[in-house]
Amino acid sequence: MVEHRNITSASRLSGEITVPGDKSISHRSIMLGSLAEGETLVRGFLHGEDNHATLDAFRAMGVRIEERADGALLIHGHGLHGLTEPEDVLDCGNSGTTMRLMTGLLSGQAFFSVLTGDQYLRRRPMKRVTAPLALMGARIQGRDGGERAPLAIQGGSLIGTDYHSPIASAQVKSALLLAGLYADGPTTVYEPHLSRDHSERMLSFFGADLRTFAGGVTIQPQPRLSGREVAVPGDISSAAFFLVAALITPGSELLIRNVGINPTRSGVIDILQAMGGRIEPLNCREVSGEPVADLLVRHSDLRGIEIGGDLVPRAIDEFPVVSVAAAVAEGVTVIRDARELRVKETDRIAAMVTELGKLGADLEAREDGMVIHGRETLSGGRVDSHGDHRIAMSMAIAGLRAAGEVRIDNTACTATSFPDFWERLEKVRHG
Ligand SMILES: O=C(O)C1=C[C@@H](OP(=O)(O)O)[C@@H](O)[C@H](O)C1
Ligand SMILES: C=C(OP(=O)(O)O)C(=O)O
Repeated sequence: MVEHRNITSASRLSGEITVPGDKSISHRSIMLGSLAEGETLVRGFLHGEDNHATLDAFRAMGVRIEERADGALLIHGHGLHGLTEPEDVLDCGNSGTTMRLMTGLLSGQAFFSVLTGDQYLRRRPMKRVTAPLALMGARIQGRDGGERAPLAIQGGSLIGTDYHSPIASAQVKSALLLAGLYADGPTTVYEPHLSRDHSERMLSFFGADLRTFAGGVTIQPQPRLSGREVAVPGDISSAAFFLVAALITPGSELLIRNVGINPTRSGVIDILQAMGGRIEPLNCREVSGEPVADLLVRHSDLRGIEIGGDLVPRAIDEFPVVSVAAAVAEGVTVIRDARELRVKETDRIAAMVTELGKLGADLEAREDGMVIHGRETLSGGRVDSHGDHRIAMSMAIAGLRAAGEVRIDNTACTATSFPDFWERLEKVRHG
């Protein structure tokens, strides 16, 4: 496994590129495909480590999932009540989505299961799901009173509930919706800002009785879900690295094909356009209930802006690379309302302030965000990913604008969401 990478500045990026399938949609396709009746074919599935953790968990619960030569998955659904008790602990690896969504799903199964994860995931907060699930009658135990994994779940009957989530989190919302499939009455989740709605879209696509309204979503208990064909679009969170790379590298023009532009995910486009970025969505279409486009991006003179409010959940995973754009933009960028960044794979506010600071960027941490003073160029240096895929890839993009070589340590983590990131970057960069 490659543990470090060296990046030198690029003279420009050009050509066409695709990015791997959407991680969030890939997770959900395995979950719903396994719970559906009949077959589900998943095209464009992301073969990253996080999604493989979900895949392995469902195989361990008896679901037959075939991988075709083209990477597509054929899932032989077991129905809502067809999973079997896993003999061993289910390892969610680095994936918060796997652990939190599965905690909801397993709460409704008539068996016992244990979820664990890697050193980073075992540090992340879980009460945000275990507490509301307990209100539904779930029996879950974990370290620190249910706050940290491993989590032990004795599944059983659940009560429908109305839950007002204090945070805009698709993982919290989705955990409750999946539990709600098994409840004795409707389950409603309210959230302060709309988080990504892939669960709502895919549950409806598989035939669930679900109603969304301003501020929330209600799901009814289900007799059955039906297998479907799912085409997973390219992940906008992966495309974001190439958007910023082209925007900050003079002379660049890049076409990124087949990117999911679901409005609950496209905050990064809005942010970068507000900074003066020239990004044009072309050929907009809908695939398997999700909006998709090709993104044409050209080098632009970026300027600092203020970012907060409901834009934050719409770009939550893109702040590390947005901070790179801000570090070389003209003027000041202020990111607020983004406290959630502190409880991702690592504390992404602290990590970006430390690592970009090593390259001479001028940024300071705030409790709920960052203040970034842009400057013309960055310097070379040695930086670390903190074991976080998005930090590793963001620092690679920063390296494209550095005056000297940037060595990034601890880069194997990019396999979490973007296994061939380095090869795809090489393909479109020049100089
Ligand atoms: O539901 C999902 O697929 C995800 C939701 C987000 O997390 P939160 O729900 O914690 O905001 C996001 O950061 C994560 O990468 C994927
Ligand atoms: C936060 C992320 O994922 P997860 O919560 O699933 O680990 C991410 O991919 O940036």
